[in-house]
Amino acid sequence: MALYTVLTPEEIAAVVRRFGLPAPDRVKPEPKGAVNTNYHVWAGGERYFLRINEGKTEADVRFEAEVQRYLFDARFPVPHLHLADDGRPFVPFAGKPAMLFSYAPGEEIALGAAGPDRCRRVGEQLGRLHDLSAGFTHERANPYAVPRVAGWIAELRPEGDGDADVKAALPVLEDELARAAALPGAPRGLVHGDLFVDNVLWVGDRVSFVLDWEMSCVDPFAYDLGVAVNAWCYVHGYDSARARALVSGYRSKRRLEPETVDAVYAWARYAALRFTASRIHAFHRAALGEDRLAWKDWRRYRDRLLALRAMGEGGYRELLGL
Ligand SMILES: Nc1ncnc2c1ncn2[C@@H]1O[C@H](COP(=O)(O)OP(=O)(O)O)[C@@H](O)[C@H]1O
Ligand SMILES: N[C@@H](CCOP(=O)(O)O)C(=O)O
Repeated sequence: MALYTVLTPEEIAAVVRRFGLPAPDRVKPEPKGAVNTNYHVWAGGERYFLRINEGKTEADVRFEAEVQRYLFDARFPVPHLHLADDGRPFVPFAGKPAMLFSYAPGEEIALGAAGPDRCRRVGEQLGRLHDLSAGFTHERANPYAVPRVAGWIAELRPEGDGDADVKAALPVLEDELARAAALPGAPRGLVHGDLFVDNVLWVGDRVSFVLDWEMSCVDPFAYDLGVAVNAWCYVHGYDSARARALVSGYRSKRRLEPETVDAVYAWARYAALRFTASRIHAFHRAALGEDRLAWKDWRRYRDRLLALRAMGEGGYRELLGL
């Protein structure tokens, strides 16, 4: 589990008091997630989700709060973000911004259960998000753009940080990094940036919530599409029925511009590189032991990268039916 900051019950009570809540009846750490420290909190007859943001600036948190507010007002399925007693969307705790969300009911599904029908629903949400982006006025560059990924890869040279699998993958990572220096420009707007299976909750076959907007930023829509196809449409290999359903769901909510179609293969490769590198980084560099940080297998993203390289742009367009 990711539990970077351990809070006592008294500390949690002090934080939630600033959000106008009484002392919690119950608190439970959330074992999933790799980036932040998260707690489920029951207080005043309601359930909440408390996130202690790790490694974030106030600007990062304020941007995410604007995204949450804009989408909530647009009735996009995001959990409600609560404001503190001073009107800020966070309360500082030990120098880290703590945010309080309403609990989002719904069930996470396994990747294996995310067949074409679910992928279509995910594509609909992504298309709707990108459509709504036209009215969103805040700016944030992608914090996971090429320079950050380049820094992570540099840490692995020349020996893969002592990991033989990483060492063997380094030439491919370096090659992809060099390609990423020339990513194509394409229509941009608000993107989620992390539309993985564990960030979507379901009630029956309907999406109940889209979670975890901390990686949201303004970047090409092609990047978000690439992230989503990588996440939802690869099981033992890429699955064309899933990918086509996702694209068709997207198109039912928003026109897919030709410039995005032209750019999506390159951005999907970048997305696969970025998550391969961030997973290696998280595992190799985290100060936490395995008991407090879930192992997300970076090799599953290396495999996507290799598959994308092997299929080429023509194969990717065929996969997506574009
Ligand atoms: N508002 C919420 N209500 C209920 N569960 C949530 C909420 N936000 C996140 N979660 C749960 O917590 C898990 C970890 O959250 P996540 O945001 O992915 O962690 P991290 O901040 O480390 O990336 C999610 O997979 C989801 O199951
Ligand atoms: N979704 C990414 C990285 C972040 O994971 P999260 O569970 O903390 O949102 C991955 O799976 O690598």
